[in-house]
Amino acid sequence: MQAITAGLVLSEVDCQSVSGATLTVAPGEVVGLSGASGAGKTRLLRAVADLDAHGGNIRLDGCDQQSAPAHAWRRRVTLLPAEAAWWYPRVGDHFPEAPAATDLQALNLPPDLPQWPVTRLSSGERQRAALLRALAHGPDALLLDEPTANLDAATTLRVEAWLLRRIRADALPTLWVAHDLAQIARVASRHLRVRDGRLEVVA
Ligand SMILES: Nc1ncnc2c1ncn2[C@@H]1O[C@H](COP(=O)(O)OP(=O)(O)OP(=O)(O)O)[C@@H](O)[C@H]1O
Repeated sequence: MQAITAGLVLSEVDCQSVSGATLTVAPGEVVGLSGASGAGKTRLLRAVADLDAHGGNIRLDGCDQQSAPAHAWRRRVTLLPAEAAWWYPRVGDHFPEAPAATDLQALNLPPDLPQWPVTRLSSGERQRAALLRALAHGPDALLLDEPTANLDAATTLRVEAWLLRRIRADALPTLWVAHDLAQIARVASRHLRVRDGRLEVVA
């Protein structure tokens, strides 16, 4: 059998809360990940991003995580945590170049957002700005931890549409954690659940 070389491939990954996680996410595919609070979803994403110690094998487009320097892997495999950190005072200083007006508009963010101090951002604005920032750095795979948790229903749908366009255009294999199962049904081609320390197929 020919080895799969494209996409994000997890083989028997063991981390703090999950054992034997095996999964392939194709380029441009979204796999939804659900599970009870504390089940281990974030821990699994952190292992895939090489932020936590773990066992097993993780590859991206044939490149083995263990053979890549951690900082290089994390630049390619971007984890968007539920609460992203901001380290410069101004929003725009976190972007390699000014965000496109069309992206700001698609995310219902103001055109002068780059000039805003980070402290001015509401939690929902902060979450959308973090998404924009994550994509601005040109990742090769995305790990999204409840990316719309702070958003109202209408904005959630806007963000989902924008994210799906970007994921497909850039062929990003994506793991998308959500508690909202209706969201997983909307955005993901497959749905997996973390339960009792294992990854199980829901749909
Ligand atoms: N640094 C840590 N040291 C020890 N245990 C931890 C650490 N961080 C998280 N845990 C524990 O690991 C388990 C899984 O946590 P995780 O954050 O992955 O859950 P989750 O499924 O993402 O939950 P939620 O839906 O509430 O965000 C929890 O019981 C949590 O308390």
